[in-house]
Amino acid sequence: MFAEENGLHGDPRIKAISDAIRVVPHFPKPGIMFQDITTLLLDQKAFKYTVDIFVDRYKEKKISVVAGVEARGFIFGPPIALAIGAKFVPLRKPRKLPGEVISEAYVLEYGTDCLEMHVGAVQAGESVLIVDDLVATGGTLSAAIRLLGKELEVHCSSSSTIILDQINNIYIFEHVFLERVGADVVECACVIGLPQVKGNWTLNGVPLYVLVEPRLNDLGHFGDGGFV
Ligand SMILES: O=P(O)(O)OC[C@H]1O[C@H](OP(=O)(O)OP(=O)(O)O)[C@H](O)[C@@H]1O
Ligand SMILES: Nc1ncnc2[nH]cnc12
Repeated sequence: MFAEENGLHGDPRIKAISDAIRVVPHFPKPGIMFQDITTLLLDQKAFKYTVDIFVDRYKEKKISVVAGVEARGFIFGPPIALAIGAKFVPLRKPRKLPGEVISEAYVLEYGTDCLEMHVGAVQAGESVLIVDDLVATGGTLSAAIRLLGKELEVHCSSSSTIILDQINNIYIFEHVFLERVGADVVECACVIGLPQVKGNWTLNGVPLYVLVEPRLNDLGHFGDGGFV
């Protein structure tokens, strides 16, 4: 949900945050109204308000992991993690992490991308908050949730789990993680969210908390192409 609809209605910090985000039309391609948070980072008050709102929301929730999505989740995630007493775990684009990784692919407007995290960085059962700057289609956050969350079990009996792979091989396991961490993903937190995410405030069953809507251009709309 939007912060304004959840206890922060009329809070001047929300307007300050929104005002500090710069809109760059037609970046990185024609029709995209790019929401540039680098100007928010230049505004010490607005940056602090952003972190403070998230910290107030999550400090009593017993969250032990803040997972930040590359690249801009690396900016907002660490100060939140430090303030709420959680560890910070980077979810990186492919081939950036030096250790053993687990991966999750996701679909972009054109082609696919992938998020990776180090094996062992998060344990099954830990409570995780996922942080990014912006949610557009939700594809990136959904991949992060799949990576960290609990596995999808195809069929369970009392003592085992049966998995069918894509070519119908059958595997029977006592415990299955399917390269999923098995953590409890408590919420996804984003600074900016599309208006159309209103009314659909969960991704893969995980609640989504957003501070501000995207800023409009001078003509009062999001541009022809909207968002990437
Ligand atoms: O909701 P979605 O449609 O998945 O889009 C949101 C994602 O897009 C942006 O990252 P981008 O993919 O541009 O990567 P970058 O931050 O590494 O440039 C943004 O920071 C989110 O991570
Ligand atoms: N319009 C936008 N501005 C900034 N980052 C984005 N990621 C996806 N769409 C975006």
